[in-house]
Amino acid sequence: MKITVNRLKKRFGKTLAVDDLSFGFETGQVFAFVGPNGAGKTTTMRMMATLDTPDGGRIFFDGLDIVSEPEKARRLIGYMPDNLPTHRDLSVADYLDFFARAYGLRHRERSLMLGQVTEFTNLSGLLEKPLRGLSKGMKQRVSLARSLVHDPPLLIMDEPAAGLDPRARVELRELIKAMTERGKAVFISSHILTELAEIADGAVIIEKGKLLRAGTLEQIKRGSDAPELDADGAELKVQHVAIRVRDRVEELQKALLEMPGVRKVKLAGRHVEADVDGDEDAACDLLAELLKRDYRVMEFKQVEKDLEQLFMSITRGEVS
Ligand SMILES: Nc1ncnc2c1ncn2[C@@H]1O[C@H](COP(=O)(O)OP(=O)(O)OP(=O)(O)O)[C@@H](O)[C@H]1O
Repeated sequence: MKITVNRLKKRFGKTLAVDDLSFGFETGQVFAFVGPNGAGKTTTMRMMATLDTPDGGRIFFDGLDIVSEPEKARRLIGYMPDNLPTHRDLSVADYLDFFARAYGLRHRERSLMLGQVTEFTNLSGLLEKPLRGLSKGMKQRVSLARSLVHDPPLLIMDEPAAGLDPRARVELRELIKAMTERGKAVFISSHILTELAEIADGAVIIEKGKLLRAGTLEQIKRGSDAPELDADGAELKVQHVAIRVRDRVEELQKALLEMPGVRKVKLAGRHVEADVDGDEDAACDLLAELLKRDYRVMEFKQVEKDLEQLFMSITRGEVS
């Protein structure tokens, strides 16, 4: 299934919360939805989940216009809001059963689905617990289970990692991976971008309701690194490398700065990073030169911009 958002708009009084937003992705993909606070992420997700009506634009799941046919669309959407279940005295089992009934699942089908979903979200041992007795991470899993009971092809998750401890975050990441392996599309908003970079196939980056970038990570990276051209107008190739030496770090930085074709030398943690003009052979030649000069090299690697760095430079307006 293809999810297509086309020129979406939403206004609250004078605030244009979502301003002409267009992007797309499909089942089998995880797309990260990133932007600073108040950028319009929740508003967009609520419209994609048919909980709010757009003031303009359209949203399609394949050929289905979800604004004009919200009932049909709801079968295809699992929505995990940013707040957690609060029905204090309900047990996990009753809570999930309630939603499975609401989706019209009957008897055997319902118990089969609930069994699968609770096993997938690792809740089988918690079914009799009341919701009020659960930790944040457990509630998060209940919320995920709830959004999966009708087996939707699209899962929309609003800041699911917020407030989770590192272990629960790793578990969440595993669950998201498992969902795409089962052929679902996952659209997930977060501020914790570094973690998403590992599992995301693509991203939609917005600010003040407007689209800054959308596409696969490759497309976004390519789009932000406008190629430099040489004197003949040919594209100049550049390798980004990180080097860790056992000693003589300062000396290395100076030496790099003096080498032709080596630029943007900087210390980043324990690594010296630099841009080397040329193709991968140029990076190999640099390593050979360092060894010739008796640097004790512990690590020499190509680095790629990750989503976090990219997001920071795009939202800071460094990349137009
Ligand atoms: N129901 C509402 N009534 C009035 N203004 C609203 C409403 N919902 C959102 N807004 C405004 O719309 C803008 C976008 O808000 P939204 O919650 O979509 O952002 P967000 O990207 O999800 O932010 P956060 O990361 O802080 O959750 C904000 O300026 C917000 O104040």
